[in-house]
Amino acid sequence: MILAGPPAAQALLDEARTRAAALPRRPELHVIRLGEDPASVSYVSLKEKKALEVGLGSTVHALPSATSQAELLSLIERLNADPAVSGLLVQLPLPAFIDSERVLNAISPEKDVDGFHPVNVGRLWTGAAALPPCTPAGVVRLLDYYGLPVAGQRVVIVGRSNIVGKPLAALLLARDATVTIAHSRTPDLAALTREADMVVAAAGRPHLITAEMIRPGAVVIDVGVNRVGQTKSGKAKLAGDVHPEVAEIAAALTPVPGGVGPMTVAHLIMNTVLAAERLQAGEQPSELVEVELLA
Ligand SMILES: Nc1nc(=O)c2c([nH]1)NC[C@@H]1CN(c3ccc(C(=O)N[C@@H](CCC(=O)O)C(=O)O)cc3)C=[N+]21
Repeated sequence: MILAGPPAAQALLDEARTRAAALPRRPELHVIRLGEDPASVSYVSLKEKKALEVGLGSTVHALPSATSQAELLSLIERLNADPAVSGLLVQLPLPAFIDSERVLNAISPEKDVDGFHPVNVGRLWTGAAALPPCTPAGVVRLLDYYGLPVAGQRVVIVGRSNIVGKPLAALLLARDATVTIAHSRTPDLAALTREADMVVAAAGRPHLITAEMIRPGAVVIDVGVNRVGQTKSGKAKLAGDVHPEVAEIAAALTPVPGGVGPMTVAHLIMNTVLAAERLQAGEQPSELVEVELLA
């Protein structure tokens, strides 16, 4: 089975649209982008397009790559304080002369729709209401959409990043999976992944996961978006972390592109609605506010 992202992403976007429409004021997403890196430009315009599609407001602050850290921090402070702003993110990567950690820590945790702020990371691991990071939360939504069980599954996540591997482990643990985080220094990775009911590839290495690493009938989720050259029309050519031959042996596999990527963007939109619901809670009957780990 091929786990196509777009229909699952559309279901999430439809839910975001309905919940946004029930709010007193339109949720507003603000994205700060520095410079003109083509990948960043294209991701940010995708985010804006999806926000507008479901009736959210969208503002992109496209700043010159030479913007100083002080200017960036003062813009963040202004947007933190602006009650009209529901969700705020700074597109990564930032230029090397900027301290990314300092910038991410400056975003109000209540508006941190990327879920990268240490307060949201802590909330995620303790099981409190959080804005979860979009890719991991999108993966869980994709599994739910296709009716694939999580509870009781032995899951091996290959990759220990702060934006995918580690937070996905927290979400799957909360859903009663037994989770192992493997990485580039794991000895005999293949022996470990062959034991798994589900393998999540999030290492950022093209075609790292091959067929002999997968137990027949396992579920394989490919989070890799590796840019490997260009198509004839000049578009970036993408390769996942999973070798295409895995489709022959797995029970289910996400394609790249068209798998996890669209779920990431859809969950960013959902997080913007979640943030707006909480920020506008004072203006609404309290039963509208849902304090759950995942929507
Ligand atoms: N502050 C911040 N937040 C992010 O969430 C963030 C970021 N910085 N920096 C870059 C990464 C990467 N990322 C992706 C989003 C969508 C797709 C996506 O939709 N991919 C499509 C293909 C898109 C294409 O063709 O390029 C797909 O897989 O089908 C992929 C990757 C978000 N990121």
